[in-house]
Amino acid sequence: MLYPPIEPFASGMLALDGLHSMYWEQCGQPQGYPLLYLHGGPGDGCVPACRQLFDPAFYRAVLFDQRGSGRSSPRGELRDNSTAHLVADIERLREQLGIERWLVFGGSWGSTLALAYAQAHPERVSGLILRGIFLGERREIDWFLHGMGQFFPEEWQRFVAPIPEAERGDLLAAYYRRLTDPDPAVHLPACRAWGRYEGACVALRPNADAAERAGSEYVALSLARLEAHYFVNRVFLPEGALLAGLARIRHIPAAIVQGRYDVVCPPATALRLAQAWPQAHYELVEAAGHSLWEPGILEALLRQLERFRDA
Ligand SMILES: CNCC(=O)c1nnc(C(C)(C)C)o1
Repeated sequence: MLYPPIEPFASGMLALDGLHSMYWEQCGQPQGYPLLYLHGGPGDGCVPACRQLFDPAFYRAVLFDQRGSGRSSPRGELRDNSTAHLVADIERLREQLGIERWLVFGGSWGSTLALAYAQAHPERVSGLILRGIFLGERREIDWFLHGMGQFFPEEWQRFVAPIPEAERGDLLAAYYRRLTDPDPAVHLPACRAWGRYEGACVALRPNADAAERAGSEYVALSLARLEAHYFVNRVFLPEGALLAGLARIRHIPAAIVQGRYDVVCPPATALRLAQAWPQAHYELVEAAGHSLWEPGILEALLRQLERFRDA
């Protein structure tokens, strides 16, 4: 069960550099157990419901919108936006809030960023709860552009429809040109088509709201532009870097929660991570897709949060 809706006890905007400012908030116990929530995408941003994952009597939950996402500004901004920037932003926020170490909770792209952050600053991470694993490797990006459409062919047809046949040999490049076009009449329809495609694929049970939200102008502007930007740049990591870096975090208590029917981030990736990291708890949720809000996924994540709370 989710905890009741809750308002932050503190929030603010943190100026990161001359261009980006980041929205952050804290919920629960000011002296509680520090926890960091990392949203997906990249570019998704946090929603208030994310706050309800964390026991407000125990956790000091810190949530923030990654640069270019959600309430951070400027939304959809690709300049000075890379994995290294986001890792540095997390450290900046940790220092600003006076937190020594924290439990890091991330799904999908949030799992990618959680692994990158933990491998860069293992001494700052007291635990990891990861969901819907995305390692940012070439095969996963190819899957996003072509594999997902095998399960949602009608959505994939809608996704490719705006792209002329002659450009369909490289869908990522074709979309990237349109997503980064300065004319809103060009980039906004491309953003919405990309967001809707992804949103339509996140749930095992039909979830029109997810497609609607991800395809909305507000979310899609940052989600589509940032995802395409990170995909074109191979998430700014060498191929295989996060698996190669496991030696730095093997000792950190960790849980991996994965949906069997996750069409966005298929379980093959989660299994590669789990087999390379046998110390981590691995839980495959049979009747679930990608979204953290799927019943089986949510239940498993809440159980892992209780496990860390009661440890
Ligand atoms: C590779 N990006 C996958 C990701 O982080 C993600 N999956 N679903 C989402 C939305 C909920 C924003 C559609 O984000």
